[in-house]
Amino acid sequence: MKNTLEVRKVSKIYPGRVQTQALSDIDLTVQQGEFIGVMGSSGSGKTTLLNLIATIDVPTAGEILINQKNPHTLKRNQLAYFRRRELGFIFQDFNLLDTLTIAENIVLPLTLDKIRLSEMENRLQQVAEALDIVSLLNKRTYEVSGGQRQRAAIARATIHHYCLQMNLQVHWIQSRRKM
Ligand SMILES: Nc1ncnc2c1ncn2[C@@H]1O[C@H](COP(=O)(O)OP(=O)(O)OP(=O)(O)O)[C@@H](O)[C@H]1O
Repeated sequence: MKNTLEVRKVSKIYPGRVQTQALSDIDLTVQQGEFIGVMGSSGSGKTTLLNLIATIDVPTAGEILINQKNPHTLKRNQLAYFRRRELGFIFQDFNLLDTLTIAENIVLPLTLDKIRLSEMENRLQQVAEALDIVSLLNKRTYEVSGGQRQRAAIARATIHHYCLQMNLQVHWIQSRRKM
């Protein structure tokens, strides 16, 4: 299906002196426009699943398809491009760059893709208005509040595919950990 995230029979085992099976046979499909939350007890594998979807880590078994492409099969430079164009990631501590303004942080993914300046300004305006951070655009990240930094991180993560219509759906992830 077009514009979907498909997680197919994904397992993750962390190697080590004692192996940890963090995920076992996970299936998940997310359609375009769906908004989902992943919930589960501590240690059930939420971060592991998100790291695999975000291509920060690779599954031990199974496959992940984002818009019908398996990012884990891409070469390094293709993967860098894919991450910028297809994924938006909001880190727990936001990972905004202190040396840049809020505006420069938000348009960073577009700058790397050499998007036209007028188009960049247009998208920046749209996303900043939607997140109510227009008045903060020329400030540095350390001059704004935690919630405002969070909204700037959301703006940066969504600027490639800004979309107002989202449905809310909650998927549960069961703890299936085997030590
Ligand atoms: N790098 C790692 N090496 C080995 N084991 C790991 C590693 N990262 C996570 N684990 C283990 O994998 C399991 C799943 O961890 P994960 O961080 O995905 O859980 P979580 O659901 O995000 O937990 P929490 O809600 O507490 O943040 C846990 O048993 C954890 O100890």
